[in-house]
Amino acid sequence: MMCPSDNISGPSEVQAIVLKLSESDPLYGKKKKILEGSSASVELRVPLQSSPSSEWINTTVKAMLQISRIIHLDEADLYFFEDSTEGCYSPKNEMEALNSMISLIDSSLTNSNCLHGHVLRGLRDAIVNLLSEFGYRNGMDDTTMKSHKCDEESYLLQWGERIGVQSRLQIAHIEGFGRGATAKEDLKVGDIALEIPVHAIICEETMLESDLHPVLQKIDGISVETMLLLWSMKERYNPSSKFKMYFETLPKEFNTGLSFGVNAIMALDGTPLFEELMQAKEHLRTQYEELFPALCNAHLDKFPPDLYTWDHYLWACELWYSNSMKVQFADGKLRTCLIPIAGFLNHSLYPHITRYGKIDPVTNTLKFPMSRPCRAGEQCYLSYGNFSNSHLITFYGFLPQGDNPYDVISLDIDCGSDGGDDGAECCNQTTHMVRGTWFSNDHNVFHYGLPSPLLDYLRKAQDSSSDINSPLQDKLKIEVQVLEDLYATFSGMMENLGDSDSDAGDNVDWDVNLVLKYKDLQRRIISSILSSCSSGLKMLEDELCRFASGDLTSKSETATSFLLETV
Ligand SMILES: C[S@@+](CC[C@H](N)C(=O)[O-])C[C@H]1O[C@@H](n2cnc3c(N)ncnc32)[C@H](O)[C@@H]1O
Repeated sequence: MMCPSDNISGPSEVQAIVLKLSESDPLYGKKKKILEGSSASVELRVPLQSSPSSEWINTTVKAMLQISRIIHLDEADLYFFEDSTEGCYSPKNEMEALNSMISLIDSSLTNSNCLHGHVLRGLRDAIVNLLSEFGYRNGMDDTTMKSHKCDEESYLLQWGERIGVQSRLQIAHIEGFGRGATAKEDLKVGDIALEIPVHAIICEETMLESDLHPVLQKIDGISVETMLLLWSMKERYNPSSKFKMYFETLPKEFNTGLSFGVNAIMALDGTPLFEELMQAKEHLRTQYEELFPALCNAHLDKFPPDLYTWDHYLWACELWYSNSMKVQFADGKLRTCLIPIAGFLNHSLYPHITRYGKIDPVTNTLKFPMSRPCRAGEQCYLSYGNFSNSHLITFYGFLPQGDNPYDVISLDIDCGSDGGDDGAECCNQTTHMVRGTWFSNDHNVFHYGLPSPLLDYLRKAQDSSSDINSPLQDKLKIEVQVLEDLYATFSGMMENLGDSDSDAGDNVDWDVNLVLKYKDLQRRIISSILSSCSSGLKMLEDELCRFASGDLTSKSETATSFLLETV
């Protein structure tokens, strides 16, 4: 929670700004511990000076950012907490931390009695600079990207504008992305790139007007999402649909993992994506067979069999998976929606738009504000969420540019029984995971670039009686066992992946090409874990040799014993 401070002197005069970790945050305990560990506290109060120096502005922003980052850590950030680079935990966390600081300052600036407007504006400018640098430093902006305007999509934009859509974006074909949205003009932090009135959004209410609804609502246990999916299968071909323009601009084929052919599926054997895809397809097939041909037989006029084939069903599934957004409406209800025009926004690990998804009750519109600047002509990106590569392939059909910090490999570890009984956080954790160890800066003994919750869990599983007072030599031996086990697990995974086929090049189909790239990325992650385990084992071996040769006692001041004090 972040809030302008209570009034101190005037009736509503802002004299300080306060950043505070909310006690209602479900991760309060863990975050408080981190803040206290870094000599910060759960509350930062910044008294506003009348004539601040630029040094004060910079130091203040730095201090605010430090607590704001911790306030906005999510479960995944906390799991990989040691991996921060220059204090930054993840792109999402950094953008949220900086943007919430701007919101806090903006709400103070709107205070009519604000005597320190110039100070707040100085702080705001410094934060905006950090946001700009963050985007450009990560090199995700692409003025040079080949793009050209597309007519059909421009008509959709014109249709949107006629019904109240306001857009500072235009639609273009962009190499490697299909269509995408580019900025018409320079867009600043806080600018609204796109504003869509509620009546231009496809949601549950749109379907209520359809003649399918009376039949659909009588189907036992059917979800609103399935009803919408079945509605869109027919509406796509309805010549008098209110959303005709929208349906006409949709791809004829989506090319997500759900449409992978046999060769791609075969090439996936032995990967986590194989399991994910098989389960997803099986689930959809079962769902389809529960509905068809029964619905067509019972209501031939409303469900024509040529529109309700398996292929059309799969197309609609891919449409909803890859293009829908969850939106919170003014009544507080979360609805799954298709949003014309906004559906052209592609995903990035360093998005421009992160804070969307809530209808503004005053304007009754859905706004897409900029969380970082975008120059005219550049592609403007959204964040679809913190997804692994296998999820992005299955439901969206692409791999993101850049290193995906959310591309984790989940580990099937039974956390139920022998994790110890001391209530340690590692043992409360129900899922464990790893990601590329290049994300970590700490490859020393007891860390190895691997996540601490996983290591702690494995240590306990090796020897639940080990504690902080165990002799160092015993601890090192447990470390060896942990790393050897991890090495064996990941060697097996590497073997399952087989040798790289990246030489296959451009001569393969789109789906096989995607699979080959995915497998190379998996190999890269696993190889980094194997290297980290190997170098960890080498360090441990050296330390244990020194013990054996009498160079080291459990009391000696070595790097390892120092590290031990700090873990
Ligand atoms: C919501 S649509 C975005 C518009 C889409 N590019 C189009 O031409 O209709 C989502 C789809 O865009 C593509 N896409 C989104 N982000 C991408 C990215 N970073 N790289 C490549 N393709 C992307 C994928 O095909 C995905 O299923």
